[in-house]
Amino acid sequence: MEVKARAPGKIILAGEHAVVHGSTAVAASIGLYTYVSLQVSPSNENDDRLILQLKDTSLEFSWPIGRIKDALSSLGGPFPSTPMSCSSETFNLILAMIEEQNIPEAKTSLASGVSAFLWLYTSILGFKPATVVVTSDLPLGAGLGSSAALCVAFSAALLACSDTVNMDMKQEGWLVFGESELELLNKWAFEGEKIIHGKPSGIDNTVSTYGNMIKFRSGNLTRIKSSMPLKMLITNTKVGRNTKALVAGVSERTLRHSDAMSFVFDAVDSISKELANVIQTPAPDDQSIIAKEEKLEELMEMNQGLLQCMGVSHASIETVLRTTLKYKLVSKLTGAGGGGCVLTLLPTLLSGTIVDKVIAELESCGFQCLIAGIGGNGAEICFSASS
Ligand SMILES: Nc1ncnc2c1ncn2[C@@H]1O[C@H](COP(=O)(O)OP(=O)(O)O)[C@@H](O)[C@H]1O
Ligand SMILES: C[C@@](O)(CCOP(=O)(O)O)CC(=O)O
Ligand SMILES: [Mg+2]
Repeated sequence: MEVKARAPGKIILAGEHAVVHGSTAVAASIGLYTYVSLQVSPSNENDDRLILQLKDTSLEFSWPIGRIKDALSSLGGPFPSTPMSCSSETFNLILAMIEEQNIPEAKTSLASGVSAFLWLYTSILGFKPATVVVTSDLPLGAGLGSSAALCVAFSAALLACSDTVNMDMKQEGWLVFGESELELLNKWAFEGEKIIHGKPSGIDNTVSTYGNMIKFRSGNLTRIKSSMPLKMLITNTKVGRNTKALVAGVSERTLRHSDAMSFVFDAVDSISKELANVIQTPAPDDQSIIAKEEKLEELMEMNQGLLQCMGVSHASIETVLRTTLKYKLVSKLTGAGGGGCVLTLLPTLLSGTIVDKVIAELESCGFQCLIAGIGGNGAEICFSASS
């Protein structure tokens, strides 16, 4: 039996970074997914292995189950129904198992995702031999939440195979978990994100788990229903960056200028709340949609200014802002910044010709543009007889 899981990426419409410090943020899932396929192997005592294939980066890891047991069996896993944090001692044991696999120098940033995998796997499924394959539609490390989608998809596939979650394996097509299972899955995914991000707010794994659009503050989500069509152009500057380092940078700035930064975070909190209200307020006619779009643009512009204040913008992001402004379009970075992706609001009445022109100009700078559906499904799983 093979179980497949998929989990979407996300955009943050307002509030990234500040949300780590307790402010409100607003995020939506996008129609780009990370897929995990998990096939538990029949036991063959001499050669039981856990194999992880990361297709997007052409990497394969293979550990003898005995090696993993030597390192981690004293923790007493599996404990699928009690999400736990990976201690620093355990993290070091996991890192040693990854280092033995000789990741090429250029791909060492992937070690954090592999660590999250080993922690989630052994905690949820224990020491069963299996093959796990990962593929993704998402660019990695670009602000669209690939780390969270990965952790959510891992947790969904693992929980579906564990004894804790009862799913009807005969049902066909993509299946959604029940509310209590979603909560458990989200908690496990958060533990994985902690390994990758250091200090995540939890917004990325939460929106990837539940899908649609959410308002998020201090671990609590409120589901939001948009009353207007929302179309965003996503521009990937292709400048690589690392969320963990950017989040740590904002925390250091906060230590140096705690009073000033607390005003910045308060301002972001107000912007996110107002943005959520604007999105939800009914818009009975075209005029009111236009008025709402103008408010969203102003709020995005203000949020971008505050992200600059936090030190997470980048020359490539500023180029996108300047380029889109030539067409009277407003943009802000999304995710951790420092490069990565930028959102541009595409008003409903904007002509297709202008969209084509702005995309052509952005792509001539070496950026990559995409328009993804906003607010689709969250985590889903699918069972199939293995070939
Ligand atoms: N499909 C994938 N295959 C391998 N690793 C992945 C994948 N998706 C995410 N990762 C892990 O997540 C990291 C990127 O996370 P992060 O810096 O938070 O950026 P973002 O979440 O915005 O994409 C990668 O370096 C890698 O460790
Ligand atoms: C910067 C932050 O707000 C979002 C990070 O998103 P991403 O990993 O860049 O997709 C961090 C967080 O909320 O955990
Ligand atoms: Mg991330």
